[in-house]
Amino acid sequence: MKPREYILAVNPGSTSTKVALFAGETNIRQKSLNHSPEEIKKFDRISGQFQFRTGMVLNWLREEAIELGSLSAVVGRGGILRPMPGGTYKVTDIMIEDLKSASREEHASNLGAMIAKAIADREGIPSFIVDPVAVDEFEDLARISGMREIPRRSLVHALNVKAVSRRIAKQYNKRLEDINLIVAHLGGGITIAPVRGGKIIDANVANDMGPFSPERAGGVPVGDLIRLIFSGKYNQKEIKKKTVGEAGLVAYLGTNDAREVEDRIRKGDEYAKIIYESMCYQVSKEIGSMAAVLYGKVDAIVVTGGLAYSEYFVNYISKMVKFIAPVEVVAGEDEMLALAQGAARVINGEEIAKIYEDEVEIND
Ligand SMILES: Nc1ncnc2c1ncn2[C@@H]1O[C@H](COP(=O)(O)OP(=O)(O)O)[C@@H](O)[C@H]1O
Ligand SMILES: CCCC(=O)OP(=O)(O)O
Repeated sequence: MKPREYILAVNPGSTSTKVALFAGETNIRQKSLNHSPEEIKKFDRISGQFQFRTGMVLNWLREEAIELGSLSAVVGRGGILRPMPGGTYKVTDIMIEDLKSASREEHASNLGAMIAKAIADREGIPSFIVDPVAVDEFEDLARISGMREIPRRSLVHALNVKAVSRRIAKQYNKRLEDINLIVAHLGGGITIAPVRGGKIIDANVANDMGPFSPERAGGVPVGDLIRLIFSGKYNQKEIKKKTVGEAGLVAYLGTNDAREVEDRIRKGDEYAKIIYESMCYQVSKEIGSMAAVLYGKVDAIVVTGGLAYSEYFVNYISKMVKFIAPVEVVAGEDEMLALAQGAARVINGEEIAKIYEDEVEIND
């Protein structure tokens, strides 16, 4: 019998499902399986895309002549589950039930565990998720919103925030437990997180608060939002889109592509310049507030995500926040590697996989 030597990582996003095959920490093959808006539009709910996306992952394995029998585990990006500590989790039936009902929120990453389990179960191998967006390590003070009915809850780009934190700790020759970082994940959505000793102790929550982003509104004046909601002009779905998806750069400039915006600025578009630099300004302001959360004891500010490829964006932010701490750039994200590493830590016995139902409040 051939050895089971590969870990399959699956990362579902709103417009693509990224798949990668790892042997240890070596990425042997990776592909972004793109989903057109027409294909996605057919499904009322994200969980309805499960068969479609699983089929595409299995097709990719077939095309690449990767036998299911060569897999030792399948790991998926975890979704909007109940608030939970970070780490690697075994995919369980209760977890899948929660994801199917999307009781907290619909999100493409909700499919990660479902796809991982479906493929792993065919072979009787384990399936995992690692540092899902539901990771909630907030300190008590960070949980108060000012409205009694609405506590602040963490929803973060935990997988990448934790992965780059580990990477920078190593680069600084420090243990993760001994380093204070502010990680700015600058993607389609933006998370600014103070990370103390490896824990995400606060964050803006990309869909709700903080800076606007390429496609999200971030924090908006709440009174005006209430007036808009009750203006009778929009239904709930339309209002949601105005805050997530069709907001931020998309709302002002009709594109979520920062490269296109920078091109317009180079050609003299002053309006594009104000909007883009306002996004830099808001990101910097949020980094400043997270420096206060860490009492100013910040070893490094780490900028990561797609926008971290942009010299324009990174230089603007650096000028505003470098008085706090050195700015380190990890352009793009380490999510696929972080998934494989999370699964490997369990397979190699360095970490014990957490069980979802043991870590969360099932009755809330
Ligand atoms: N080389 C680049 N220069 C400037 N912006 C970039 C570059 N590459 C990607 N981006 C921008 O990064 C954003 C997407 O970031 P990404 O982390 O890929 O988002 P997500 O994973 O949330 O879809 C987009 O606004 C995109 O235009
Ligand atoms: C909901 C917080 C995490 C998040 O925004 O992820 P995406 O940017 O992948 O939608």
